[in-house]
Amino acid sequence: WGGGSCWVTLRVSGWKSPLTIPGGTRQSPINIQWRDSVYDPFLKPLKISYDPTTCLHIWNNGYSFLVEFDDSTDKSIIVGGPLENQYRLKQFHFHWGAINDWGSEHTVDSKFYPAELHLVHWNAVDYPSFEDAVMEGNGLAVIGVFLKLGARHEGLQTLVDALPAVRHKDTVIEFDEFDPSCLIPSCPDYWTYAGSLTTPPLTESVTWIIKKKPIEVDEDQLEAFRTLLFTSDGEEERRMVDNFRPLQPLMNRTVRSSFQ
Ligand SMILES: NS(=O)(=O)c1c(F)c(F)c(-n2cc(CC3CCCCC3)nn2)c(F)c1F
Ligand SMILES: [Zn+2]
Repeated sequence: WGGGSCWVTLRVSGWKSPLTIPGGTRQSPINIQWRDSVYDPFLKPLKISYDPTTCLHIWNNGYSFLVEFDDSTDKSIIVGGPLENQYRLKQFHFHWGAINDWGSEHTVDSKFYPAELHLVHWNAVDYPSFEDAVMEGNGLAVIGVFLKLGARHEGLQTLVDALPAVRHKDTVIEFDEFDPSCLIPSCPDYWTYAGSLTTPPLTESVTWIIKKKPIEVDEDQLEAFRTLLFTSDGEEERRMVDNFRPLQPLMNRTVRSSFQ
């Protein structure tokens, strides 16, 4: 990442060792200061079309739990918004806190939400594989959705019911016919900015699309996330909580909004 002198140190619980990103100029997550975001009238509506039959399995990778999709065709894609072309859905996962006061990765006007959903897509038009796209500036597009405490979310409950089966790191169960668009607010408003993965390899390859409106989930559903473990079966148990990266400097970036 260039010879920049700026070093960004990763200091979070959950990761095994401190990581610094030499020369990082577009790291994620960031605080979104609503009044500093710039309305861009040329931003298009984001078009989301997922095919539930591409859903494969849920697994606990020791950082989060993720639902992975068959990304060998263009069956589940997003297009429009700030994107130059279509991007294929690869997986979605969440970040959450030990308590409801924090847990999201991005903040809005320095406010944390109790959790944040990330739907990870990759640019299969320009790159042959996800692993290649992860290394390219326009390789990934991640939709971020905030979760707030409120009414029970019926679509999320299908996921919550499966969590006991993936309690330990490296456990996986088959999961099919799930359409993650039920987890995305119908309000079209979003912010967008150029950033990075918030987990290793932290590459600066993500066009972030952060939905303005949160979805509501109830306390039992958030508590279900907190029953997961960072640790494998047989190891001393460590609850999977606070699996979010700390805020990174905005540097020379502008956050654009699709709304006034
Ligand atoms: N929080 S985030 O920024 O939305 C986010 C992402 F965008 C990701 F792409 C991943 N990701 C990591 C890998 C391992 C690959 C292993 C082979 C080399 C490329 C990474 N698969 N997906 C991820 F874990 C994550 F948390
Ligand atoms: Zn994430």
